Amino acid sequence: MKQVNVQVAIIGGGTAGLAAYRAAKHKTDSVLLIEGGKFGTTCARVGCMPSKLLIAAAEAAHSAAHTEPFGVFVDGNVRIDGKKVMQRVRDERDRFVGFVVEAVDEIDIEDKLIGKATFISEAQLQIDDHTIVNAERIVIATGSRPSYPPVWNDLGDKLVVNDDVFDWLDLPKSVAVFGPGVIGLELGQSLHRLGVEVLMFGMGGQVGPFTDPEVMAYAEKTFSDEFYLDADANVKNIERKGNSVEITYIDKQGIEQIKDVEYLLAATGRRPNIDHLGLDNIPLKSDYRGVPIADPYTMQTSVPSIFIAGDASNQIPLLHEAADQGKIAGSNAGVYPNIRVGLRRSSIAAVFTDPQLAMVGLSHKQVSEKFGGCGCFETGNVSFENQGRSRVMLKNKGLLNLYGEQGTGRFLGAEIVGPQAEHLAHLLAWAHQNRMTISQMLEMPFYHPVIEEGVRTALRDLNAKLKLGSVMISECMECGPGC
Ligand SMILES: Cc1cc2nc3c(=O)[nH]c(=O)nc-3n(C[C@H](O)[C@H](O)[C@H](O)COP(=O)(O)OP(=O)(O)OC[C@H]3O[C@@H](n4cnc5c(N)ncnc54)[C@H](O)[C@@H]3O)c2cc1C
Ligand SMILES: NC(=O)c1ccc[n+]([C@@H]2O[C@H](COP(=O)([O-])OP(=O)(O)OC[C@H]3O[C@@H](n4cnc5c(N)ncnc54)[C@H](O)[C@@H]3O)[C@@H](O)[C@H]2O)c1
Repeated sequence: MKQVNVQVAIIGGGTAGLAAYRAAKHKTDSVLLIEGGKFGTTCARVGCMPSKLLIAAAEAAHSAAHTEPFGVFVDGNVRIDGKKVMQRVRDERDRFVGFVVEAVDEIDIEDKLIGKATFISEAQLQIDDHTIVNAERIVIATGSRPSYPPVWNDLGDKLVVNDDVFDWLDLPKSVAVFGPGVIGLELGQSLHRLGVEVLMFGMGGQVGPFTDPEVMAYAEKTFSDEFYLDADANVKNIERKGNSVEITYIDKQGIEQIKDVEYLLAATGRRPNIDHLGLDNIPLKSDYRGVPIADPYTMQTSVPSIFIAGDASNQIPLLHEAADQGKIAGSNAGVYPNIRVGLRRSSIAAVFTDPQLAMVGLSHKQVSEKFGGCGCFETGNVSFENQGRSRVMLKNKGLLNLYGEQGTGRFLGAEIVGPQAEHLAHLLAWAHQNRMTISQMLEMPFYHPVIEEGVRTALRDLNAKLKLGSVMISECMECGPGC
């Protein structure tokens, strides 16, 4: 076994690991980045980027097939060439991966080690069967992987996860998507819009990332109107039959159905990659799922010289959070024991379905827990169904619920299903991070006619409910028609 001595070792060369490496390098020269798979990141290889590429193709197909209400007719069929769709997804995906790999290539070869790391002790890692790394400080940045009932493995190659979808050479005829969460909705709706027959099954009624029952119900109805979605499905049997998967379920009318599909796509959540790290060999405190407990401001675990970042921490499994956490963890590993708290931004999440879904600041559940007991918050809302610009574009589906604190009038958070929610969410997240009140937000400029005017309507509604402004009149004509 080769022996290597370093000040900081980082396990995992994904988004969090790369950010940790760069931050640690600013503090010390002695940093080692250990990657057990391929460099390129989950985001670029099998996550954010290829999923958005598939969504872009689906949007093009959907728009082309829905021009008639505008008086525009595309004569003849809109033809979807599955091979070409998947070719573009893979080509562009490879380009994005290429950029990451190029950046990794620029890292000094002495600072990189290929192999899977496991803990021997708090300060010692074994890398495959070739190297022992003695590290004064360690950052765990090992990401996450799909999690699904193990019995589904009996389906063999008919069971797919997101990683497999982006390697398809052609689109299949039919897919049963299990899990109407973030991944299931993004991929399921895209596949449906690209002509794949999609059946979507959920558990317990959960749809998307929502905690607000009104917003979730709106999302469920909207997606159910487009493809088969049962968010609280009663699936009796799943079985491989030759080259397909046979699914027996009780449909929403209570009738037993038997359907054959080409694939079962498991989108039933992700689990942190911390179970093969030999964590039993170190006195790390973990939560009930076995995930190391870490301070979200310093990313320090209960073993002071060990930090954790990104999906591995199971805190907020999103790309920008992985980058922020990696930076904090790497910097603190570099300066340990003189660690510092890092910048934590207001929370924001967006799901790129149509309509889009978004969450900002505190969720409805968090607001209810924190402010609900004393009736200390109010909810303002707007429906996008009659919102002017949304209607102009025939994107008039959605509901925005905003939460504000009684007394202070402070903006607390929002849950959104609606057109261009990714942009509305940014606007709201910036206001949230600046600790703005609803009145201050209403002092900001709003152009006409834009979807953001819907946000203003919800803000006015909330201000009135907080008794900080006058009650809304239904048509605010001085605001412009359709606000
Ligand atoms: C389909 C999909 C779509 C997504 N879309 C979005 C989106 O639109 N927006 C968004 O914000 N987020 C999105 N995400 C989430 C986002 O991709 C992740 O939050 C982010 O990539 C996590 O980065 P990470 O550095 O923690 O993990 P990763 O990038 O997975 O890096 C972990 C690395 O650790 C390595 N590793 C694991 N174990 C070991 C070991 N023992 N030794 C050495 N190396 C090891 C792995 O090989 C991997 O390279 C999406 C995720 C998926 C799956
Ligand atoms: N746009 C984005 O930012 C984006 C996109 C994709 C993924 N992500 C990240 O990836 C994470 C994981 O996404 P995900 O969709 O895998 O998880 P998720 O937690 O969002 O959704 C999982 C869904 O599967 C359901 N489920 C669980 N077991 C089931 C079963 N046996 N049968 C049917 N349904 C079942 C759950 O009720 C839930 O609705 C997200 O939390 C998010 O952080 C983000």
